[in-house]
Amino acid sequence: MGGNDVSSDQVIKKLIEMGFEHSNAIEAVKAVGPSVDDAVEYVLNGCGRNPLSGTTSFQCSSRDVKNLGKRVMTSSQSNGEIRQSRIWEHFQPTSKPKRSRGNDVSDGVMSGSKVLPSPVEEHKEPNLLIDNQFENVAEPSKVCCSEELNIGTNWESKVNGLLRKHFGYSSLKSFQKEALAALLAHEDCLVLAATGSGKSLCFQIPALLTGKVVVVVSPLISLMHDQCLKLSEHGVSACFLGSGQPDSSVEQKAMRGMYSIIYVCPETILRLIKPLQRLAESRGITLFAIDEAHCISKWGHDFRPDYRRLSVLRENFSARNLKFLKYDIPIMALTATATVQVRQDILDSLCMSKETKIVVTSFFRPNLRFSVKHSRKSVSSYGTDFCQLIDVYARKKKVDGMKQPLVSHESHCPSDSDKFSGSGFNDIQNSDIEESDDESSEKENGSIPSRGRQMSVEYLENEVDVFQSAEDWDVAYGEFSGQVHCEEWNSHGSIEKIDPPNKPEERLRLLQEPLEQGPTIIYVSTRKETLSIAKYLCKFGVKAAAYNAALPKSHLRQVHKEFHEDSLQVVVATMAFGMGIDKLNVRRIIHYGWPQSLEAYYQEAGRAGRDGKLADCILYVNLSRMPTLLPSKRSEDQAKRAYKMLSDFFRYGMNTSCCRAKILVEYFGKDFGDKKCLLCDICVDGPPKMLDLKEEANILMQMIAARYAESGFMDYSYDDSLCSDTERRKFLVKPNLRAFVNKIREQSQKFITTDLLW
Ligand SMILES: Nc1ncnc2c1ncn2[C@@H]1O[C@H](COP(=O)(O)OP(=O)(O)OP(=O)(O)O)[C@@H](O)[C@H]1O
Ligand SMILES: [Mg+2]
Repeated sequence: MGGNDVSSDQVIKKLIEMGFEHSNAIEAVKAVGPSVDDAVEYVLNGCGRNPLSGTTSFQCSSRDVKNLGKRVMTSSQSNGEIRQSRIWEHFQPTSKPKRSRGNDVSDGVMSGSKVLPSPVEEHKEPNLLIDNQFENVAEPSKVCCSEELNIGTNWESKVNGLLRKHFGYSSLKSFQKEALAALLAHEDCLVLAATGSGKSLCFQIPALLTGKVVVVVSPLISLMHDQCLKLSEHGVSACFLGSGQPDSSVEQKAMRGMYSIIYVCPETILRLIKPLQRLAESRGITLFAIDEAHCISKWGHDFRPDYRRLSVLRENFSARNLKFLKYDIPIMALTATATVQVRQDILDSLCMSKETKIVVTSFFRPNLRFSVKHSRKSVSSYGTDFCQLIDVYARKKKVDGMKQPLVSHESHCPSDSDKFSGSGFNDIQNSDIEESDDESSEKENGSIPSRGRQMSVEYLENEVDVFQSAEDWDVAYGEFSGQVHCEEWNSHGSIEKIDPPNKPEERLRLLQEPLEQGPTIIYVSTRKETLSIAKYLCKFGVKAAAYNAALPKSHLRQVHKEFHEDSLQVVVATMAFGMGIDKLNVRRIIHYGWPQSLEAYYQEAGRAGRDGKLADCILYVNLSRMPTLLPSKRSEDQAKRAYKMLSDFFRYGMNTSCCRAKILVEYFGKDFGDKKCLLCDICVDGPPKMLDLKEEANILMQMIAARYAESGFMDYSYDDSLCSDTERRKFLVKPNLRAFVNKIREQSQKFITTDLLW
C-alpha cells in the first residue's frame, strides 16, 4: 500500500467511528482504496456484492447483519449497550404549565394586554411591488425605503392573488392572516402553530406583498436550502447565506437587494449587521423572521447558544437607531413546539415588544394516530417490533410467491387487535425486568466506576448526533445556490393533499380504513442502531437506509433524494434527519426508544401525515424501566433540565387513561377540554383492565416490614453485596423493590407469573 498507508488507516478509523465493524472496514478499504465514501458504499452494498452501485438501500447478507454495528470495544462494552446514567432519583411530580404573563392565549389573535386593531389599516394607494422586481437588473435603485408599507386596504385580495399565482392556494389560513396583519400593523409577532400547518408562508408572503426583503433566521443549512429550492420553483427569488453557500457572489448580491427572501443562520447574521442596515435603507427590509424559534430557548429541546445573541436585531434595526425608519423593523418568531416557559424565553431573548401579537393555533394534528408500545428494544426484539412494518412493505413479495423470510417471525407478530394495545403494559414480560440491560451494564461498570464513567462520556460523543450549528447535518440535495429566475408555479407532484379530519365522525371513519401508501421514518438515538435496524429490514426485502450525521455526505444526499422520490420505504435515522422536511406522504413515524423530550417527539412525529391523511406515530419504549439520559459533559443545570424533560416524557409513555393527543396538546399550554382524538391507543382500547392486587400488596408490605424489623434500621442490608455504609444508606433511600418482588415470587409460587409492574 506504500504511500496510502496513513490515509487507509484514517479511513478505517473513520469507518469504525461511524459504527462499522472493523473487519468490514478493512475489507472495504482493501477493495476500494482509501476513500470513506467509496468504502461506505461498499459496506452498505454488502461487502463485495454489487459495490458502488449508487443505491443507498442495504442489500445485506445475514453475515452482515450479524456483524453489523459492532465496534472495537473494551470487554466491559462488549454487550454493545451504551452505558447510561439512571434517572430514578431525579423524578419530580408533574407541574402544570403556567399561563404566560397572565394573558390568556386563544386561537387567533393575542396582543399582550392590547387588543389588536383590525388587520386592515389605512394605507396610501396601493403600490404593490411584487417579487422578482430586480430580476435581470444589475444594480437595484433605491426603492421602497419609505416608512409606510403602502399596501392599501384591500391587502387580503392582493395576498390571495399572490398565493394563487405563486403557490396555487386559494386563500391564507386564519393564523397566517393574523400574522400578516401584525406585520402590516408594524408589530412583532410570535406564531405558535402545529407542525406542517404552513408557518413558512407567514414570512414568505410579506416579501411578495411589500416588495421589500424578508430576512429569515433558520437553524440548519439543509432546511434553508430546501426552502430556497421550493421558493425558486414558485417563482420567488431567494438565497441562503453562510459557510454552506458555495457561490461567494450570492452574499454581495443579497446585500444589494437582489433577492426577496434571504435565509441566514444566526452566526452569519451577526456578521452582516452593517450591510443589512444599508439594505434596509436601499431596498428596505420588511421583516426579520426567526424560524424554529424554540432553538433560542435554553428550555427548548434544540437549544443553540448563538441564537441568544439575536437581540442585536432589535437594537440595530430600531427607528431610534436608524433615522430613515419610522417603525422598528418587526420581528416574527415561529415554532411548532414551545411550552409556555419557552415562549416567554423567546420573547425576552429577542427583546420583542411588550405589544407582541401572539398567534396560537391548535397544536392538535387530527390525522395523527399516536400509540405507545412496550419493547425490550434490543436486536432480539426486532422480530416482534418490526414484523408489521416488514409485512406492509414486503407484502407484495409474499403475494408474488417469492421467498418469505417473514415466516420465521410471524409467530411473534401481534394480531390486529394487539396493534393498539393500551400502553403496551400487557406486553411486558417478567424477563424484561430480570434481564434489564441497564442492570448488566451497571454491574460491569460498578466494578470499575471511574473508568465506566469515562467511557460513557466517550460513548455519547461517538454515538449520538447533537445539533449545535447551522452546518451540522448539511446534506441538502439538489443544486441551488441563489436564484433570481421566475418560473410558473408548479404543483406538488401527484400527491393529493386533503383537509385533516377535524370532525370526530370523520376521524372514526378513518379507523375503518388502512393506511395509504407512503414512507416511514424510524427515529433512534444512536448511530449504531440506524445501521442495525436498516440492515435488519433490508434482510426482509424492505427498501431501507440508515441515516446519521457520521455517514458520508454522498450517502446522506442519496438517502434524501430517494426518500423524496419515494424510492425508499424506510429511513432509519437519528435526529439529524428531517427537520423542517415538508414531505407530504410520510405515513409512519416510529420512535424506537425515548427521544430527549416531548418537544422533540412532537416535532419529529409532526413529519407524518402532512397530506392530511391518516398517519401513525408509534413510540416503542421499554416501559419496564425508567428512561435514562445519555451521559454527557452537560452542566448541572443542563442535566437537571434534561432529566425534567425526560421525566415529562416518561409520564406520557406510562399514561394509561388519558388521550395521547390531549396530553401532547396540553403540554404545550393549549386546553384540549373534554375532547379526545378518538384515534390513539388509549382512545381506541381504553385504559387497561382493573386488577385486584390487594393480596400481592399485602405480601409486599409484609416482606418489607419483616426485612426492616429483622435487620434494624442502620444495620440493615438486604443485599449481601451492599457492604459499605454509603451503599447501605443509598439502599435505604432507594430500596430495591425488584429484589423484594423476586423474593415474593420465590416464596409465593402463585405469583410467579404476575406482571411485575404491580
Ligand atoms: N394557505 C395555505 N393553503 C394550503 N396549503 C398551505 C397553505 N399554507 C401552507 N400550506 C402548505 O402547508 C405545508 C406545510 O407548510 P410549512 O412547511 O410552512 O409548515 P410549517 O408550519 O413550517 O411546519 P414545520 O413546523 O414542520 O416546519 C406546505 O406543503 C405548504 O405548501
Ligand atoms: Mg417550518
